[in-house]
Amino acid sequence: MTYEPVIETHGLTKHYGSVEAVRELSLTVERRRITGFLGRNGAGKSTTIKMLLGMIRPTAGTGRVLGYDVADPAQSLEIRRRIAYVGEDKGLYGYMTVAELIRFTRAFYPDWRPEIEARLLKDYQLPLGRKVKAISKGMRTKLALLLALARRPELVILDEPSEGLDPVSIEELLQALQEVRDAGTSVFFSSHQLSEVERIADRVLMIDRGKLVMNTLLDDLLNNYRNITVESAAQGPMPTFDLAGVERIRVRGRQARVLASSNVEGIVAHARSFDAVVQVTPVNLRDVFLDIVRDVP
Ligand SMILES: Nc1ncnc2c1ncn2[C@@H]1O[C@H](COP(=O)(O)OP(=O)(O)OP(=O)(O)O)[C@@H](O)[C@H]1O
Repeated sequence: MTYEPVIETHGLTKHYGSVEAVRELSLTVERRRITGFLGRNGAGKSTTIKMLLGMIRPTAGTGRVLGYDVADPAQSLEIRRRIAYVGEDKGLYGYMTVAELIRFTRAFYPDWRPEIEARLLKDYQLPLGRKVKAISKGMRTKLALLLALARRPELVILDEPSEGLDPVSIEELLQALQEVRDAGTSVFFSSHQLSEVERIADRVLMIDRGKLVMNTLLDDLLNNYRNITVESAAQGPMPTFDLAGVERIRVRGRQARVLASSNVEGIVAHARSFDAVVQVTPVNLRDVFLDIVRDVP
């Protein structure tokens, strides 16, 4: 199976006046995988997605989605035609009923998957006869998801898709995303919910204050990342950790906490050569996220 990228950016940057919303973002999103785009409120997730869709122009850098240039108006039109997008503004035709809107949308897409439509209609219990403008926010999100997933897009981009959904609906959403991935759709979704990213993502991209701070396969993170706590000997110097595999160090007094992505044995051996007491513990996505984005020394 090939994993050539469906999204590729190099140095993608967006300034709003003096606000650096996205800073030199270079990333790839692989085909047929679920990529979670994680970051705190205001980290730059929506701005990145809007640039990928050609809704706003980058200040600098380049981006390609399905091979099309995001900064070229004609090509970005092709991006929007070929991918499915579920964003903050659901952009639905409010004057139609739910059933009319599904029928209307279905007509545009020869690859429409009636089985997904039927499944999600049943799961989401959408009120077919109600006008779209009269249904709840959560229902509108579900309807937008149904319309996006049933048309079998090559790539679906979702900006915080679980926003406004109840826990049961979130569960159904996560299952639906896994199903479309298994059927060949590439999924790129932003979220600040660690648990949902941890549940379904193959790869995790983490953005903080506009910068990409982590890009790893989730399995790789769980299997290879470790927290290494180093308690330096009372008389001895605190070791320095200019070593391969060190992602982050926090030093407090005589204790250092090292987040390592690889080379754990090398880092431990280095710390022990300073007579330090060393403890190695596994990490989960929450630990890493908090470690990377929290403003503590
Ligand atoms: N149109 C705009 N004009 C000025 N500043 C903006 C604009 N849009 C976003 N920003 C700023 O850019 C930064 C990134 O915002 P963005 O909406 O991309 O973050 P986000 O990660 O999607 O956040 P959230 O999870 O809260 O939706 C924030 O500081 C935000 O205030």
